[in-house]
Amino acid sequence: MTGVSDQTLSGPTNHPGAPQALPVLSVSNISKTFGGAKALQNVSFKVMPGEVHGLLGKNGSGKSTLVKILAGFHAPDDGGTMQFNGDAVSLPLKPGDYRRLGMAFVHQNLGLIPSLTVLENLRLVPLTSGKALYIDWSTQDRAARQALSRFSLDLDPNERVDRLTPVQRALLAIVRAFEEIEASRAITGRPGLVLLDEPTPFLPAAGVEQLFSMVRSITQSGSSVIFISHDIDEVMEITDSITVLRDGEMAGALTRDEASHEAIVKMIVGRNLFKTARPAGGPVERPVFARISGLSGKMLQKSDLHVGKGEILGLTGLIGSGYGEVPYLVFGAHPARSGTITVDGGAELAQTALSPRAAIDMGFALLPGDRQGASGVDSLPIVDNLFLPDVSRFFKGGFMRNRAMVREAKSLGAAFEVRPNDPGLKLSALSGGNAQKVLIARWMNRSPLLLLLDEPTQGVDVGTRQQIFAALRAAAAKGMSVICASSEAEQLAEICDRVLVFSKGSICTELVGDALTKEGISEACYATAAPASTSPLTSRVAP
Ligand SMILES: Nc1ncnc2c1ncn2[C@@H]1O[C@H](COP(=O)(O)OP(=O)(O)OP(=O)(O)O)[C@@H](O)[C@H]1O
Repeated sequence: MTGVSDQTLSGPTNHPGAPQALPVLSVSNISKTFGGAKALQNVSFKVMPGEVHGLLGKNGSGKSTLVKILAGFHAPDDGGTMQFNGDAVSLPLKPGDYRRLGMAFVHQNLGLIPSLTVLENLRLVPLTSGKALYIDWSTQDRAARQALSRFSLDLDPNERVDRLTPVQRALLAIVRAFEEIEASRAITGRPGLVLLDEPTPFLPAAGVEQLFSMVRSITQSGSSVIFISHDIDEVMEITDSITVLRDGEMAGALTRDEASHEAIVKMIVGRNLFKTARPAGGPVERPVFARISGLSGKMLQKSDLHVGKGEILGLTGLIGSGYGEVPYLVFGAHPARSGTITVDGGAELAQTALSPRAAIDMGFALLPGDRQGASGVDSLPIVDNLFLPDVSRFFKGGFMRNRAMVREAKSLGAAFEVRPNDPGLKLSALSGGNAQKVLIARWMNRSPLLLLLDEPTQGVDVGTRQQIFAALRAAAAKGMSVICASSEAEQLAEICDRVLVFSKGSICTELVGDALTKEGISEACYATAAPASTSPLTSRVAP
């Protein structure tokens, strides 16, 4: 065992003449088999003190499996070794061992208890593991306030977590993880490690900045962070070094200096990735498919918008600007306060009376952003998840044609590159990104007339994104209209014919043609143009 005195805590790299730093975490030859399938094969990497280490890879490449091994949730196959701050750790880890070592996790589902308060969630470990006969709430309250203010997080400790915004929840989960490793560091005097498993997909740009400043403050104290993300720009901004997995094996490692966008993508995908460019030039005039007037919801003020036949319309803005409500209001999944919709020149219908059933009958489909809560059923097989909305078409002569269902599921899985492509597997056995592919395939397969999307490629890797974009474009070319709400400017710039930018509940800018760039969209989101009250569109930016 090596003591803390050997360690350099000032930064991620060793300087000439400085004592050789010990890795905080070092794993060698970690493998994991599920049934007959190898999810991980001889994975080895090190995380140095004060380092942000990116763990990247396509959907299903084994990142979460590795995280779950480090959390003691999965036992690895025999043969792997692990050291933490130079000490050999015997595998498998027992549940809770990670805490003793000085590790903390923020999983994709955040692991907060919604019915408890900010304080109770933040102080959960000390509250449940302490030996005191009673809880001194004023001490706990002080500790919670200190933790929140350390990270400049303006939250009321007594607020229930289910009343927080998704951003506040994510930041709270991260503060809790940082507090846990700090508590352990106070005892051991050695650096800790926080593992962030895709914490950013639902964070707006300002939330990501806040998260990154939290990450920097933890690495400045000498502890380390493993950062898992599919966002290459974020990875390049925050990480000091990167390990890339491909199909469960080591695809390679990069230092910050070596990590260009192209080098990372090539290592993840295994080849150069060519984006299919949006047709250049000005806006294309299309017949209107759906005209929506005076639509309002919780945050959305009365707004008018339309989508053309075969058009991909993007909606974006800062968090709370109201754009994210639109797909749900149009589909009737959230109650509209006002509004009408006219489809294909037909009769005007009240949005306030539209139910999801009626919307489906009109040829609408909605892919919600909350993959775990509202989109798929984790406990059902992939085949059932694929055909839930239209299972009746497999019912013939009093029998369910299971074989036909599985056959179609298999070919859909192949088309959307679902891995593993086994329709009998439960949705929960798929990696996050592969589960999202199943849900996109479900709706695309029904050839809807209007596809409503909320953050469609959340958690989806760079290679698969291109496939989804190509599938959306192909369907749009055949006449499907798409409304896509997303906080990802790059994604919108790549697929949309037109983007509406929302501010304070109203549409403030419309971007078309060559003005539709990642930078143009981001700028428009941050522009403080005051929205007009009756005529919502205040500017149209075209080439
Ligand atoms: N409990 C399980 N049972 C069977 N197979 C599993 C289980 N958990 C994961 N797998 C499989 O292991 C492989 C790796 O999955 P993992 O979730 O680690 O991928 P990932 O890199 O985290 O992907 P994503 O970016 O989509 O989250 C996948 O093929 C997945 O289907």
